[in-house]
Amino acid sequence: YEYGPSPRPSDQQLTVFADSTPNGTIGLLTLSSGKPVEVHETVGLNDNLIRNLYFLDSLTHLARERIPERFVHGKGSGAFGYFEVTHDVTGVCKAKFLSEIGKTTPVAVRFSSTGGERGTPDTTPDIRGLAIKFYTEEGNFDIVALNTPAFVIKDPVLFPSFVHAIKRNPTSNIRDENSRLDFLTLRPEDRNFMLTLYSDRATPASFREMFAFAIHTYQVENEDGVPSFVRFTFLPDLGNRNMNASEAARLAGEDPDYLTRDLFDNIANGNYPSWTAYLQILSLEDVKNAGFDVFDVTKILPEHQFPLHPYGRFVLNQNPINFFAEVEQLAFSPGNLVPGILGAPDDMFAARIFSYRDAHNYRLGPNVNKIAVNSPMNEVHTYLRDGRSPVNDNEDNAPNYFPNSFHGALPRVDDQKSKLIVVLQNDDGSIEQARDYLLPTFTPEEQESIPRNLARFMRPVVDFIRKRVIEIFEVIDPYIAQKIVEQLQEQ
Ligand code: HEM
Repeated sequence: YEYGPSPRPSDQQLTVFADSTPNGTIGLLTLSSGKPVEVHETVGLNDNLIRNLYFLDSLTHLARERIPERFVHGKGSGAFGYFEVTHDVTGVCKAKFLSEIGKTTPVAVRFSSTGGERGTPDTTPDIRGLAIKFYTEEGNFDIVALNTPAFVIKDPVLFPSFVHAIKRNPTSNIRDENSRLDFLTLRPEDRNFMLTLYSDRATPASFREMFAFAIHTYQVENEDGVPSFVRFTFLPDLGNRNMNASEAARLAGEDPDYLTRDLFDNIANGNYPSWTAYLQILSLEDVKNAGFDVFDVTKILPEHQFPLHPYGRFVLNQNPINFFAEVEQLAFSPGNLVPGILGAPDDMFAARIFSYRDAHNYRLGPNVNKIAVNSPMNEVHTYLRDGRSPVNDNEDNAPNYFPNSFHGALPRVDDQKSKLIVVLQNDDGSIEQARDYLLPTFTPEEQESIPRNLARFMRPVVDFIRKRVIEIFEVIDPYIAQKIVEQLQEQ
C-alpha cells in the first residue's frame, strides 16, 4: 500500500467514521457544559484567551487526561465476544453460565505484557496476560490468566520485590537484567516460570495464538455442594505460535504496536480468534494423593496425571469502539467470583483478591464497577453510596444502611454449601517439574530458543549471576547449560 491507501482497518478508522456520517458532521460543537461554540472562539490569536471558554474547556481537560496506568501489565489490547458452553460440567460446577450446552455469555478480554509501561513495544519479550471477564447472570466472573502454566513465586510477600526487580532500575531508569536474573536465580520455586520467560513463548506471533493459564487451583461446587478442584486453561484454536527474538526486535522498531494492530485488524476483517476452554478436574482425594501441593502456583498440574476436559470456547468478534472507556478502564479481579466458584485456597489468591481491588480504587476510584465496561449485566443493589464519579443513579432513594426496616435490599439464603478448604504450604522449589514435565512439552524450536535468548539477556549481567543461571540449567537440561556457555563465549 506504499502507493495508495492502506488496506489495514487500523489505518482506516477515521475514513470509516467519516463514511458513517453522510450528513457531513455529527453535529454542533459545544462546550462540555452544552453551550454552542462560536467559530471565533476556535481561533486564539490576538484574543482575550482567559475569557475564551472553548480554550479553557479544552486546555484544562487536556492536563487531566491521564489516569495512573496499571503498575503491572500497563500495555495491553482488548476485544469483546462471547463464551459458549460445549460440554456438560454441571457435575462439578453449578455456576449458571455453565448450566447448559450451547449457553452463551458475553465476555471482555484484555491481552497484555507484564513489565512494560503503556507505551512499551508489543514484541518486547515478556510473560503475557490474557484476562477474561464473563458478564454472567449472577455477576461478573473474572479469570486473570497468563501464558505461563506456573507463576514465579508462591509467597505473596515477595510480590512487590518481584515487580521492582523486573521494572526499571531506580537510578538508570532502564530495565536491568541484573536485577531480574538476580531475583529469579535466588528463588528456587520459579524454574517453570523461567522456561516460558526465556523461551520464544515470551514473544507470541500474535495475541490470537497464545495459551492462557489461570494457574490457581480453584475450588468449585455442584448443586449438591460436592466440592471439586479445577485449573482453568484456554488453548488457542489457531495453535500456539511464537516469533523469534530477532523478528521481535525488528518489529519493536518498525511497528511497536504490532500485536495490538494484528488483533484489531483481524477482528475488523472478520477473522475472529477463538480459544477452547479446558478444566483439569480433581476430587478432594486427588488433591490428597497428588504427591505435591496442587495449590502451589509455581507448580503445573501435569496433563498425564490430570487430563484436560473441554467444556467451552470463547470467540472475540468485536473491537473496542473507544479504547480508554472500554479497555483502559477495564478492571479485572480474581475476587470477582460467582456462585459455584469459591476461588482458590492459597495465599497468593487471597493476596490477589485484595491487591486488584486496591489497585482499582487507586486507578479508577471506588465506583469502579459502575464504569460501563465493568458493570454487571444483572440487577445490582448495594449499600455503597457517593464517592468519585461515576455514581450513576447512586441507588436513587433506596435506604443506604443495613439492616433496615424499609424494604432495602436483602441477602438471599446461603447458597454455598461447601467451605473453602484450608491449605498449609511450604517453601519448596520446582526444578524437577521444569525438567521432567514442562520442558518436554516445549517444541524443539522453543527449547532451542531458551539458551539463545538467555545468552542475549545475560550480556550485561555480572559473572556470579551468570554462574547461577548456568548451574540451574545444568540440573534442568545440561544441553541448554552448555549452549548458554558457548553462546556467551561467542559474544
Ligand atoms: C501476589 C500475587 C499477585 C498480585 C498482588 C497481583 C496484582 C496485580 C495487580 C494489582 C494488577 C493490576 C490490576 C489493575 O490495575 O487493573 C495485576 C494485573 C494483572 N495480573 Fe496480577 N498479581 C499477582 C499475581 C498474578 C498471577 C498469579 C497472575 C496469573 C495467573 C496474574 C495475572 C495478571 C494479569 C493478566 C494482569 C493484567 C490484567 C488486565 O489486563 O487488566 N497476576 N496484578
